[in-house]
Amino acid sequence: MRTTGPEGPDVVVTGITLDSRAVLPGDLYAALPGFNVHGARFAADAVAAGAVAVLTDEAGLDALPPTVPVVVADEPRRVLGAVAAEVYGHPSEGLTMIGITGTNGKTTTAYLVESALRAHGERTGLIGTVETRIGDERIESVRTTPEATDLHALLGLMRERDLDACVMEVSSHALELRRVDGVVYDVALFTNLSQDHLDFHPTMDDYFAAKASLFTPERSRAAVVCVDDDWGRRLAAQASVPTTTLATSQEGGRDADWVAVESPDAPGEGRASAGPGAFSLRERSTGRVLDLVSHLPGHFNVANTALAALALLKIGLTPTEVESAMSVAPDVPGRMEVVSPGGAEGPRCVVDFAHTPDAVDAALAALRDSTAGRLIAVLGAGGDRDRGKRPAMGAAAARRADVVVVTDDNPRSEDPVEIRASVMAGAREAVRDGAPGVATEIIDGGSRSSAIAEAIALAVVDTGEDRPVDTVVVLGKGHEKGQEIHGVKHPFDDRDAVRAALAALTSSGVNS
Ligand SMILES: CC(=O)N[C@H]1[C@@H](OP(=O)(O)OP(=O)(O)OC[C@H]2O[C@@H](n3ccc(=O)[nH]c3=O)[C@H](O)[C@@H]2O)O[C@H](CO)[C@@H](O)[C@@H]1O[C@H](C)C(=O)N[C@@H](C)C(=O)N[C@H](CCC(=O)O)C(=O)O
Ligand SMILES: Nc1ncnc2c1ncn2[C@@H]1O[C@H](COP(=O)(O)OP(=O)(O)OP(=O)(O)O)[C@@H](O)[C@H]1O
Ligand SMILES: N[C@H](CCC[C@H](N)C(=O)O)C(=O)O
Ligand SMILES: [Mg+2]
Repeated sequence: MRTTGPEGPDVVVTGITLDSRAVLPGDLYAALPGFNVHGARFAADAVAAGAVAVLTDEAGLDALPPTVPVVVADEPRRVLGAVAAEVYGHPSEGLTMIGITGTNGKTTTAYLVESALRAHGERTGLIGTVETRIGDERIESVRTTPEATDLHALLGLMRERDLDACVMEVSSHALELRRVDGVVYDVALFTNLSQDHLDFHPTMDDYFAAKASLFTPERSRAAVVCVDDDWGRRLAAQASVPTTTLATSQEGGRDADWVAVESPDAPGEGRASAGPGAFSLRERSTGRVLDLVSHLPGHFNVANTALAALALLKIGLTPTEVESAMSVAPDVPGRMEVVSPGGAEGPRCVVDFAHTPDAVDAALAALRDSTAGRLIAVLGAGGDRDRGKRPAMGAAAARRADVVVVTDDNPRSEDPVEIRASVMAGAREAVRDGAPGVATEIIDGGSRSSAIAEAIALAVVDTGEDRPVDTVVVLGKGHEKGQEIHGVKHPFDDRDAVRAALAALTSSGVNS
């Protein structure tokens, strides 16, 4: 690293950003080499907006205005976290930091930990896919894990407002792009790993390596790893920080430090899927047991809840405090959210954020056993993201649901018809190859609102007063408030679309 630029007195840097459009007077502008463009191209704009210094690499130097001091680094992203932490006074050191990674379950587990910490009387912050919360202030999120510049600024605000702890999701993009540099988590959690993001990580091994980097002394002091899948077992074997393992299945449970066991009087997945359920979390070496409740449906939420409980133990709560703090039901937007409970007036309608093959499987398995009638799934897949997961998501849906209505998710810059075709191809192949019970009806539902309306109409038509109630589950967008089509974000909320479809049917008298 070296500095260059005009001679003169030292400048005082009061903030830092990597986006010229967000520069405030006194900021250092980090002009990063991007995947699309070099940030140095915007350095003049940044300086015009009040940036007092620039951080860049050798390649960026030529495009810089000659008026401000420049710090040159071979790979600016490698130093950005440390610089941002310094600019904002190392705020993470004054907070209990809990970081959560894994393919599915980060958001859910983050809400579970945060809700329990609040119930325990702590002042908390939360950073993740849905929102950033600083105490009671809520800011809608742009991405799951902010860039280091924004992250340290947010943590600075949390310190200023005297919060005790910050619970945050740490995406694989964030680890690969060094967005969480400058933070050492008091405890890092691993939920699971399955296919996603292979547009960004070349292979599953690379994806795993990005996640695994959280479990090193550079990034965390202690870890809790769910070892239900092979990746978790591999991670536990290689993690270089003190690691506690958790299993919720027989297979993983043999050697795990803690095992979550659902109540024997409840019929397995069916019990979990029906709603809140008690389970016990048992430490193998001592036999001590925590009695907990999973407030959210699905066997996978037992794993999320157990992971949250172990995080709380790790940061010093007693078992009794953990049991009490976790007895309060959290509010997790768009994850297995029941929009309409179902009954004589229509189907049960659920909105969930499953957008990977594994999550589609887990969510539908959870709803399967608690559905007396048919399980009707509405799903699509996002554009400009991992293409390989699209047919696999279709196949996962066809294996669990009775009817699959394929629709658009966020097509982004891609052709929605092609994305739907890919999801449908996977679903149809699963039907062709499948065992009895694999969905026989695969429908191209077209646009999202018409697909949701069609699924609900299908269910209502089949649900007479003496017929078992169907479940319609709308997957993939959960809490999202917009749908991105050809680069334009249109207001859209699955929960509103479900309510509108139900209301339209009621007013047209179809279901009376
Ligand atoms: C793959 C990825 O993560 N890319 C991130 C990366 O973009 P990039 O390198 O392509 O940026 P670029 O467009 O080439 O621009 C280069 C630089 O010029 C700057 N710039 C650009 C234009 C301008 O007018 N002024 C300006 O200063 C940009 O801020 C950037 O620093 O740096 C950008 C600046 O911070 C990020 O916005 C961008 O995230 C993109 C938008 C994104 O969609 N990321 C997703 C995939 C993501 O991060 N997802 C994860 C995981 C989600 C999950 O599973 O939960 C997440 O944590 O959200
Ligand atoms: N432990 C789990 N195992 C498998 N599937 C899960 C698990 N937890 C949640 N899911 C499923 O994955 C979906 C996404 O969950 P959640 O939002 O908590 O994960 P995430 O890791 O934050 O995802 P993202 O990276 O997209 O933000 C849920 O809606 C549910 O269908
Ligand atoms: N954080 C995830 C969100 C995906 C949500 C889904 N609705 C989609 O657009 O693919 C991602 O960026 O891959
Ligand atoms: Mg998330």
